[in-house]
Amino acid sequence: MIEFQSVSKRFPDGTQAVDDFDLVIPSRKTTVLVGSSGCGKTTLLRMINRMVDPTGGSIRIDGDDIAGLEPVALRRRIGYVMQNSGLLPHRRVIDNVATVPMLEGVPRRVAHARALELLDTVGLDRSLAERYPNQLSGGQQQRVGVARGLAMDPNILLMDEPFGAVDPIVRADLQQELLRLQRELGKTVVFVTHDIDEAFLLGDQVVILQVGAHIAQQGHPKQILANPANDFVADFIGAGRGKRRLSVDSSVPSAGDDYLLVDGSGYAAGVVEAPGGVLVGAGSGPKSRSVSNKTDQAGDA
Ligand SMILES: Nc1ncnc2c1ncn2[C@@H]1O[C@H](COP(=O)(O)OP(=O)(O)OP(=O)(O)O)[C@@H](O)[C@H]1O
Repeated sequence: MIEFQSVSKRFPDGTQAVDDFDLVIPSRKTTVLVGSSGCGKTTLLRMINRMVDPTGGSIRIDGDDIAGLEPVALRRRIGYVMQNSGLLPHRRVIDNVATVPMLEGVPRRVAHARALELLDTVGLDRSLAERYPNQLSGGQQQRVGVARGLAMDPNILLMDEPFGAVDPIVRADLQQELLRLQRELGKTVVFVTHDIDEAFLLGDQVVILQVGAHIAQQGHPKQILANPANDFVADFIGAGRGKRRLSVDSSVPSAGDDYLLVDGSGYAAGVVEAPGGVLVGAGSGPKSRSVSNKTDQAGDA
C-alpha cells in the first residue's frame, strides 16, 4: 500500500505542482491518475520513487516513510515505465531489459535468461532480443519498456503515459496486454494518463485531478460514471464521447441494479440502473447484451 499524507510539492521557481494531497493506493490493484496537462500527475508519480522529493507531508510504502530510504535503492525495487520507452539506444533489447538486474549483481547469464522470459511475458518474440531499439516499432519498444520495468520483479510498477505515443490500434493492444499482465502478476500499478477512457479501462481506482493535484473525484470507474461528483467531473468524463455501440458487461460485478456499459473496444462508457428499462435486444454474446440508446446513457452517466 502506498499512502500520500498531506503531500505538497513547490518547485524552486514557486510553482505549486501538488497542494496538500492525500491518497491511499491499494496493493495489487491498478490506480490511475488522470487529469489535464500540468495538473501534477507526473510529479505525484515521481515522488513515489523519490525522483522528486515533496516539500511537505509524507509518503509511506507499506508503512515505511520513504524519506528515510535511500533513493537509488528505492528506485531499483520500483519499476518505472515512461512514454517513449526510455530505452538505451546503443544497447540491444536483451541488454536493456537485463541492465538493472546486472547492476544489482545478478550474473549475466541469469539476467539474460530472465530477460528472455520477460519478453515472453510482455508478448514479444524472443528473436527480437538481439535488435536495437530503433529496429523495433513504437508498440514493441513500449513492450520492452514494460519488460524492463518488471526486470527486478518489483511489487510496484509506475507507468507515466506509457502508451501515449503509439497509434490507437497499437495502444488498444497494449492496454489489453496490461490488463492480462495485471491479472497474472497482480502488481501495485500506478498509471498516469490524460485519457479518461484509458483510465476507466485500466483502473480499479481512478483519481481525477485538477490543477495542484486537487482530487476532483476518486473511486471505481463505475462509481464515477454513475455519480460524477461535480460539473468538472461530468464535463471531463463526457468529453469526446461520441456515438458508440454499447453493451452490458456482466463480467463486472454489479452493485444493486447497476450495470456497467462498455463499448466495442471494452471501454467503460456508462452505467444503467434498471436492466428492464433501457436494455433491449438479444445478447451479442454470453457476457453482453446490446443497448439501444448509444449516446444518451454515456452522456448522462
Ligand atoms: N522542475 C520543475 N520546475 C518547475 N515547475 C515544474 C517542474 N516540473 C513540473 N513543474 C510544473 O508543475 C506542474 C505539474 O507538472 P507535472 O509534470 O506534474 O504535470 P502533469 O499533470 O504530469 O502534466 P503532463 O500531462 O503535461 O505531463 C506544472 O505546472 C509544471 O509546469
